[in-house]
Amino acid sequence: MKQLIAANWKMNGQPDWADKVSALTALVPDPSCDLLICPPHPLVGSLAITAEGTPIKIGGQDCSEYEAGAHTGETDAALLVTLGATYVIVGHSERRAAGETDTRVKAKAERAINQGLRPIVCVGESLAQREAGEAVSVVTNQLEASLPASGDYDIAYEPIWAIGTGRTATAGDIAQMHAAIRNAVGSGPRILYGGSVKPANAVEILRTPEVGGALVGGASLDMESFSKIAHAAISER
Ligand SMILES: O=C[C@H](O)COP(=O)(O)O
Repeated sequence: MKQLIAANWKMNGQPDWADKVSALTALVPDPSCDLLICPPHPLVGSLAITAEGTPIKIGGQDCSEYEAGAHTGETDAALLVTLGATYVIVGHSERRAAGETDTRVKAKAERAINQGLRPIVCVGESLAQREAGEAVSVVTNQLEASLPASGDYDIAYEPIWAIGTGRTATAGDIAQMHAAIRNAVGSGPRILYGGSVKPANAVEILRTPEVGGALVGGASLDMESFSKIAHAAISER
């Protein structure tokens, strides 16, 4: 499969950021990877319209585990599909920190698949867990409880201590964890790495064994920078 280079804009963006889709298309007209932008949900529709006819896919940053109904503030996976999304991030550590459990992450991933979205299921350990030598067991336990029972999905390994900190896991740390994840889940899902991925470290990270792509936060807000990460991708893994 191609590597997946995914932008998580988090809570950043304005209506005119749809122009960034055109800018990215101009910078990466013929990507060797799958390219995805996950904007704040109010921008999903306009970005999807701008991305029509381009290789760029649009995704949500979360979805509800429920069907449409009385769930104030939640986003229905079916609505994301209607707006043109094809992927959705679930279980990001910034949502797990707000109390999202593995059980909910699994239910969200299954609802997403049921509605035709490809979920990216996020897992990762804290610094305290890594320093206690628990990183692999924490992540494999999260996988066991969060992954959907069936269907196509991707995984993003994001060590919490590397998110937005400028501190990146070493290639050795990444290789060890991605091998453990592959061993736990078998062949199939791509295993993305996330956590301070930027143009300067993208080549090394994307060539690390079992790395199926990158989930990029800060460096995805600027298309020059994000395009350089896309250019570092490998076409087949
Ligand atoms: O979803 C993206 C990750 O949280 C990584 O964010 P970052 O690239 O700003 O460290």
